[in-house]
Amino acid sequence: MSLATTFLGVNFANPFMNAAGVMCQTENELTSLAQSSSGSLITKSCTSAFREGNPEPRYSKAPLGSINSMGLPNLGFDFYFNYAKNTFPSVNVSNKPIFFSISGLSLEESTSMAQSLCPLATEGQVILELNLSCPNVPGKPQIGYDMEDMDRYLNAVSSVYSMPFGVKMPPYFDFAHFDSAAAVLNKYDKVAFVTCINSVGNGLVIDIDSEQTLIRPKAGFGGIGGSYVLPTALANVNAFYTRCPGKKIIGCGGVTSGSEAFMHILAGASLVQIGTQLQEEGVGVFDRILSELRTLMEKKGYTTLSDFHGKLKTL
Ligand SMILES: C=Cc1c(C(=O)O)[nH]c(=O)[nH]c1=O
Repeated sequence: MSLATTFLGVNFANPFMNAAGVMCQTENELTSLAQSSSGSLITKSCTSAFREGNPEPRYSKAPLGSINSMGLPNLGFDFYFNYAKNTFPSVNVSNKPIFFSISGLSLEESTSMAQSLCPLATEGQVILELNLSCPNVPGKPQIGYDMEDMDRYLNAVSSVYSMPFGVKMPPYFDFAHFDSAAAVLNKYDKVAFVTCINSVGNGLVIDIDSEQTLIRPKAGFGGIGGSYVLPTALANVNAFYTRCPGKKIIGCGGVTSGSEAFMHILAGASLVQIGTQLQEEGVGVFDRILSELRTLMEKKGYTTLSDFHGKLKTL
């Protein structure tokens, strides 16, 4: 039995990693992930400069998951670049790969960061995940919901970034949108993977006792994660798996146990990101879900991920 996999020509001990934004903002958090049982990790989406983010409380656990309106708080591009280049190699005891997430507030900012990151990628030290789906920066719509904007971003980044990279997508809810988003992604051979999904934007969770919202920013509106989003995450994984045959899919959304991880892989995910459950349980979640997935595979007679990857059956 092996959970090892190869992704973009890189070896992974297992398919699990954190979702960008979860437990990956500071050096301590990143090193805790580096030394966890995850197969890889990803940095908090960054902007060129340090960002404070939205006022607290901006994250809350909810009955079936979580809500967040963090507002893209991060330590700035240079911090994560230096961490990936200098610090990470010294703490990366299991030689796991690291992904680097960027989320500029403009096309120019994202393009500039991608250009600056490129040398680290050509040295094989990072894999870029371009975030086109942050739902929580006031006044900034999710780029992934504007197909022409997304095309412009991918064209600009592809023109300065010489390595394969991936895109963090918002959830879509309509076949016409799956088709149009996939058509844009398929224009770019350098887009080697698609991560589905980011949080389901602008949900509202209410506390019935206090009759209040759970978070402060945006009158309580925030990105929804956790079990609430599993069916939508699986649908987006499978929709882009079938529409982008030349690209890999990373699944994200609603993974709380080995069962949901199995579903994501069956739907077409090559790697699986864990967000809300990691936030709530800590890095021990990787040990638990690895064990649960092994048990499930054993019960079904599978010995490798490729035995069931992408093999979802329809009726
Ligand atoms: C990068 C900002 C994001 C944020 C955030 O920093 O508010 N929250 C999410 O659920 N997804 C994001 O992509």
